[in-house]
Amino acid sequence: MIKLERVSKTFVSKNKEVQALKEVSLEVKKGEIFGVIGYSGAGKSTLIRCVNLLERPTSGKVWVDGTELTALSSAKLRDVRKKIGMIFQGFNLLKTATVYENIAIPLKLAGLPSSEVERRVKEYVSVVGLDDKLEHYPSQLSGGQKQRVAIARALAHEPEVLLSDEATSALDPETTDSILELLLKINRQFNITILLITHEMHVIQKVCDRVAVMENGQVIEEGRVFEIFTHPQHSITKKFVNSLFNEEVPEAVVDRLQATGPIITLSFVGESAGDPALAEVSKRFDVYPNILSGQITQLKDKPFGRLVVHLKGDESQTQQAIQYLLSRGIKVEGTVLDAGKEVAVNG
Ligand SMILES: Nc1ncnc2c1ncn2[C@@H]1O[C@H](COP(=O)(O)OP(=O)(O)OP(=O)(O)O)[C@@H](O)[C@H]1O
Repeated sequence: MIKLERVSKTFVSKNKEVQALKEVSLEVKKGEIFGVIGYSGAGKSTLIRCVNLLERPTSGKVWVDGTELTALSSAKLRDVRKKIGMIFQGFNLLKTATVYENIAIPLKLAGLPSSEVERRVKEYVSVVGLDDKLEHYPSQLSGGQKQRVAIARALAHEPEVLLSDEATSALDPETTDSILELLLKINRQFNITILLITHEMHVIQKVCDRVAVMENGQVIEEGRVFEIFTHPQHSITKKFVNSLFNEEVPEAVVDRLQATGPIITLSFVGESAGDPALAEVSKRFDVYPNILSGQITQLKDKPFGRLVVHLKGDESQTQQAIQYLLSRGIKVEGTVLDAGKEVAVNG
């Protein structure tokens, strides 16, 4: 549905060159919610703006719905862009226009007859749950409601693709969740492909099927969300995943426990995978697992859990227990044995 092939973008300002994108290739499938995450300056905005050619790549090709946008004339590009809706962090609403007008004006400009304009405004304002706000002005709406208007405005063009440029970054956590729920609903109801950029792992966790991690103008890691959560490879990806978990164990406790066995972190997908495996460990080996911290969080379609566990037992028994956990498909990391000796166990 969306395909970027070796897309590069170089900005030149004050005789200085900035390579914002370096040969980025990506494919987003029809009906998928695909997230791009990265820290500030990684190139996310440039990337998403290259998809509808708000920013023209310096080199490389961009396809949307089978059409190569980078090969089109301006007139044809205008046509294809109708298939691509976009929402922004700052909502970009007309302040002096009502909710109705904000959605209707671009439809009128696109040449739709007024009966169709009215039908679409009413339909999509209802999809975003703002039927009672048609005559309100943006200043009379909350941030979340403004973003709902922007979403209705984008949907009213009945696009194939929705691009979301940090759409929830200006919102509080609760409102963020309600907007993410709305994106999920839209994706399911209309089978719209969504490409979003964000710097928050929570957004990826809640709605995305696949994710690409960007750093320095490049995609450094890419995969299905649960794969990335359970097996992050790059240090930045690990940092993003860790940002969702608060599992610090006080140093004094670590010091005391390490004398009697390793402290390990288990990652697993599926609600029940962690606890039963630990129960098995205590049955099969001369090892006593003690959970120091634990959290189960919901990925888009499956639960994902992390447990920090102390395995009390001698080295041979705890190593066998770790091998057993690995064999059950659980990722085991960060073991520290007595005397602070690091043991690599990569699941
Ligand atoms: N119009 C421009 N002119 C010059 N440099 C630019 C321009 N737009 C972006 N850049 C530079 O390109 C790099 C990538 O910027 P970009 O905005 O794409 O990153 P980002 O990941 O979206 O960051 P943020 O989350 O802070 O917006 C940065 O170094 C930025 O300064």
